[in-house]
Amino acid sequence: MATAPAQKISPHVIIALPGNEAFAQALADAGAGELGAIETRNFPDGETYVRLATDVAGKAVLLVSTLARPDEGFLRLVFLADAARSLGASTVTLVAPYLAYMRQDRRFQPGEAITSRTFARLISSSFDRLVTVDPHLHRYPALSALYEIPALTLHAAPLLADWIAASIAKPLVIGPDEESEQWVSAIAARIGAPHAVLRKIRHGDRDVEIALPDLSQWNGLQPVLVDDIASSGNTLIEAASKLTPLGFARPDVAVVHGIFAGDSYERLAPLCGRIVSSDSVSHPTNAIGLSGLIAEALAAADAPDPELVRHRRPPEPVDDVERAGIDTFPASDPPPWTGGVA
Ligand SMILES: O=P(O)(O)OC[C@H]1O[C@@H](O)[C@H](O)[C@@H]1O
Repeated sequence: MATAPAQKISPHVIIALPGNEAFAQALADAGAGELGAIETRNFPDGETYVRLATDVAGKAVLLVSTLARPDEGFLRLVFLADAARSLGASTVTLVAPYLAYMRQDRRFQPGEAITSRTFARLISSSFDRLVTVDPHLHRYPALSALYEIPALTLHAAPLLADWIAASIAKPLVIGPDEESEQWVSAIAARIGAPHAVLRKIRHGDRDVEIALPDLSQWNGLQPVLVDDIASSGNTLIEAASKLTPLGFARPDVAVVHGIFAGDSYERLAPLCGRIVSSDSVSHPTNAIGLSGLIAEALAAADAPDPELVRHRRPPEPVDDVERAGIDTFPASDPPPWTGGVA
C-alpha cells in the first residue's frame, strides 16, 4: 500500500480502539510512537469495561479510532480518553482518520438535531486535540468552526493524485457533485490532467440524481471518479452508470473514505474498473495508506503549540481507589468485579 514517509519520531503512546489495530501498527511503523495496550470487553448487561494496560503517566497518548460506525464505540472511546487523563497522560489526542457526524451540518427539516455540533462538543470535552483526514467540510469553513479543541485537518488529495498518476494512463478526473470540486481540481492540477464536475441533487439518504455536463471533448480518456466518502455508494453508482452510455470506459474510482455501507460495493463494482480507497476505513479496496501522512503531521505539530497549551485542561487528580484497583491486580488476575455489576 502506498504511503507518505514520516520525517521525525514522536514519543507518543499509540492505543488502538478495537478494529483499529492495523492502522495503529502502521502509525507506529511510520514513526509516530510506540504501541500501548488496552483491555476492553462488555459486562453481561452490555456496559463497557476498559482498562489501560500501558502506563500513560506523563505521556502523550494517541487514541486511534476511525469513526465509521461511531455509535458502536463512542462510549469506549471517551471512557479510554478519560482514563488516560485521570492516569496522568500529558495530552490525549484522538486520531480519527475518518471523522463521523460531519454531514448533518444544519437543520434540513424542522426539529432535526444538528448532530455535527453535538458530536463535536462531546469529542471536544474528552480530548485535547483531534487529527483527521478530509472531514466533510461542506457548510463549515473549517473544523475550528465546530470543534473547541485544536484540530489537525489533513488532506489525502495528493496521495489519491499520486495513485491516479501511477495507475491510469490519460485520466479524466471527475467529481460527482459540486462539493467534490475542491478535491478534483487539486488532484487534476497535481497530475496535469483535465477534470469535470457533475451535478447532484440529493432527494434522500439513499436517493440521488446526477446530471452530466457535456463531456464529449474528453471522449477517449479514462474517467476516474473521485469523492471524499462512499457511504450508500449511490452517488458513485449514479455517476458511474451515466458515463458508459456516453461511450466512456467503465470509470475507475478513488475515494478517501470507503465506508461502503450494506451491499453498496457489490452494486458499484460491476459498473467500474478499479475501485480504491484510503485506509481511513478498513475495506478490501484500501490501497492508499494514511499513516505516513498522519505521523508526519503529528511530528510537525509536536513543536511547542501555544493553542494546545491554551486549550489543555488542567490534570485531574488521580483517584486513589482507581489507582489501587489498577495497581493491585495483575493482568492475569482480574479484579473481583470481573463478572459484572453486583
Ligand atoms: O451517496 P453516498 O455514498 O451515500 O454519500 C456520499 C456522498 O454524499 C456526500 O455528502 C459526499 O461528499 C459524497 O459525495
